[in-house]
Amino acid sequence: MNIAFDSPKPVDYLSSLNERQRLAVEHGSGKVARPLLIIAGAGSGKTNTLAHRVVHLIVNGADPRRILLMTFSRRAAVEMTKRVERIASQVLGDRASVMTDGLTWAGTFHSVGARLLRDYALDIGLDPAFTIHDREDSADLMNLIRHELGLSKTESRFPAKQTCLSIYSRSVNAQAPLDEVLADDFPWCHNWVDELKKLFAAYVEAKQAQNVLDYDDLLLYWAELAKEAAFAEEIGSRFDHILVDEYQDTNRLQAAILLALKPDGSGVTVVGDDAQSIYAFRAADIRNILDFPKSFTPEAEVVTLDRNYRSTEPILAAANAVIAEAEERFTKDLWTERKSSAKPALVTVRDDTAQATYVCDAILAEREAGTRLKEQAVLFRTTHHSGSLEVELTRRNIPFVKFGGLKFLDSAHVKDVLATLRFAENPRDRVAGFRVLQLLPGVGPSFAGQVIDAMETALDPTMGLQALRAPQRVAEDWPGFVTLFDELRRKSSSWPSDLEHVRLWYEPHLERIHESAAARRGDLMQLEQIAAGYPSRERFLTDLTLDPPAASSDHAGPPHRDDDYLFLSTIHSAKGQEWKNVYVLNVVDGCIPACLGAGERKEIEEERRLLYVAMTRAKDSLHLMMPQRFYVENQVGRGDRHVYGLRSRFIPDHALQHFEQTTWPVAETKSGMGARSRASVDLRARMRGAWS
Ligand SMILES: Nc1ncnc2c1ncn2[C@@H]1O[C@H](COP(=O)(O)OP(=O)(O)OP(=O)(O)O)[C@@H](O)[C@H]1O
Repeated sequence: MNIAFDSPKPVDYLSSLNERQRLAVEHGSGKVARPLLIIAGAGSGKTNTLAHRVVHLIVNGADPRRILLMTFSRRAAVEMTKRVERIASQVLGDRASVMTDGLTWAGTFHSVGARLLRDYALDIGLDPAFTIHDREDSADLMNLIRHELGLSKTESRFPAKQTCLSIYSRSVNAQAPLDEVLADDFPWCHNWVDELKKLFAAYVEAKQAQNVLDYDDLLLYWAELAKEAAFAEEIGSRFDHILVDEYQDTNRLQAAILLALKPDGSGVTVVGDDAQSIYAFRAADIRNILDFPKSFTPEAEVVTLDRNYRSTEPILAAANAVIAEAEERFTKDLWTERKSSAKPALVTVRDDTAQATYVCDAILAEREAGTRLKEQAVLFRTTHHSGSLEVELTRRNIPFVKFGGLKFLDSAHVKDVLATLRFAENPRDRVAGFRVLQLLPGVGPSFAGQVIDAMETALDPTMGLQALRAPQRVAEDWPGFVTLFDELRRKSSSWPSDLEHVRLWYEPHLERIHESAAARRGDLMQLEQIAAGYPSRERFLTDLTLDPPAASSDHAGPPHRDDDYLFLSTIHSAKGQEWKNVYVLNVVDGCIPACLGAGERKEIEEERRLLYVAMTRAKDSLHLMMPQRFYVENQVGRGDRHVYGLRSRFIPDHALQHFEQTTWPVAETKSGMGARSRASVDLRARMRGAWS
C-alpha cells in the first residue's frame, strides 16, 4: 500500500524549527537514510525534533506501522505519540489521527521485546502465555532458590537476595562475565563466585519451569533471538525506520539488539545527550552513544543541537561550568538567547530543617508573586532527602506529588491484587501463587506449595484446585478462592471486570491484613480506573510490570485536575521535565556525590551528570541548597546520624562566580536558632572548672 501524500507542506510544520533541528528532521529525505545520531543538549528541543522527524517520515510516505519508536518510559512514548499527532494534524488535517494510530510500535525496549517474544515464542521454545516478574518478584524467586540450595545457611553470610539479583542483572545487561562483574562492582562477594554460578543456573531453570521471564530476560531473549541471522533479518525487515530516544541510557544488550536488526544502520536514528547519562547503576553504558558513529561504515551522521530554549543565560552558565569538568563528552556548551540578570542561588543553611523552611518560604513567596505550585519543583538525589521537607509542606498545607522512591504499584495491597491476576494468567508462576494463597488465613508456605504442585500436575489447573481438600483451618475461605480462580480462568472472563471480581474477593482480606484499609481501598479503585485503559488482562499486566507509573497520579491524572500542587522528585525521575523554578536539596559532598569516599572515577562522573541534569531542569530560577549539617541513613559506627556537609565538589571555586551566594537566615534574630552565634558558652571549660 502506498500511503505517500500528494503535497506535503514542509514550510507549515518545519518552520518552527531552528536550522540544526531541521537538518536532523530532514536527514536522508526521500531515500533510506544513513544512520543518524542527534546529540541533543539539555532543553535543546530533543522531543520536539524527534516528533517532527516522525511526522516528516510519515508525510514523505513512510508507513507508520513500519516505524519502531523506542523511548525510555511508557510515559515518554505516550507523550511522543501525542506530539506527533499534534504536528501531523497541521499537515494532514483529519487524516492525522489515522496515521498516528498506525504508530503501534512505540514503547520501551522492554515492552517491544515482550511483544516480539510473544510473536516468536513458539519458534524459540517459549509458551506465549509467559508472565513477567518485576524486580521484587525476581528477588523473591532468587531468595526461594537461595534457600533451597542451602545458601542462606552458610557460615559467613552469603549475599542477600537483592544483591544476588543485582549481580545477575548487571552481568546480563552489561554482557559481562560474572568474574568481571564481581571484581568491578561487588568485590565483597568475590569469594562466592562458584555458589553464585550455581544459584543463577538454578534461577534460570526455575523461571523456565514456571514460564516466567524477568525484566532482563526480555532483552536477553530478544538479543539471543536476534543473534540468529534469519530472525534478525525478519524482525529488522518489519521496520523501515527505527528511532531510539535517550540513547545515552541504553545498555549493551540494547545496543546489540539495535545493531543486529539494522547492521548497516539504514533507517536508524538515535537521540541522546551523553552529558545526561545517569543510569550506569542499571548497566547503562555511555559508550553506546560515544561509539555509535563508528559502529557503521560509512560512519553515522552526527547532528548536534546546542541551542537551549529552556533556561536563562545565567542558569546555563552555571550548568556549563559544572559539566565542563567532565572527562569525555560530545556536547558543546549550551547557549541561549534568554537573557536574565538573576544568577542561580547557592544557599547555605544550618541543617535540613532550615532547608525545609527556606524552600517552603521561597515557594510560597513565588506563589504570591504569581508562579503556580505546578511550575515549581524540588529535586533531590535520593528519596529520603525530602523527609523533612515533606513534614514542613504538610504542616503548612502545601499540596505536593512525589515522584521516585516507593511507587504506587509497590504497595503491598496493590501487589496482592496484581499477583492474583497474574496467578490466574499463569498458574505456573510460583511467586505469584505463593503470595495469593498466603492471603488466606491458615495458609502457610507448605500448604501453598502443595496447592501449586497439585495445580501443576493436574490436566487443568482449575480442576487441580477444585480436587484439593483444604485443611479445616482454611475451610471458610477456601470455596471463595476456588470460585474466583475458576471465574478468572474461564475464556468468558471479561476485562476489566476481572479486576473488580478480585477486588471484591480481596476486600475482607485487606481489612484483616492491613491497617488504613480505607485509603488502600482508594488505591484499588484507582487501579480499576487504570485497568479500564487496557484492552486485555495480559496487556495490563505486561505494561504495568514493565513500566509502572512513577506516582499514582502519573497514570490516572491527579485526583483533581485543577488543583495546584508542587512537584517533589528524585533527580532520576525528573529526567526530561522542566519547571519555572527548581530547588535542588543537599548539594553537598555525601549527597551529590552520594558517596563520601573518593569512589570510582566513572561513578563520580555519573554523579556530576546528575547535578547537571537537575540544574538544567530550571527555566527561570534555580536554587542549590547547602545544609551544613544533614542527616544520613545507614550511618556506620557511632555517629549521631548527622554529618557536616561541604559544598559539592562539582561546584569548584572557579565556578562560584556563576552563583549568587547567600546564607540563611541572614542576620541574627532573637528567636532564630539558625543565626545564633556559635560557642557563646564554653561548656567544656565549665566542666573542667567544676573539678578545680
Ligand atoms: N525550535 C524551537 N523554538 C522554540 N522553542 C523550542 C524549539 N524547540 C524546542 N523548544 C522548546 O524548548 C524546550 C525544551 O524542549 P524539549 O523538552 O523537547 O527538550 P529536550 O531536549 O527534550 O530537553 P532535555 O533533554 O533536557 O529533557 C521546550 O519548552 C520546547 O517547547
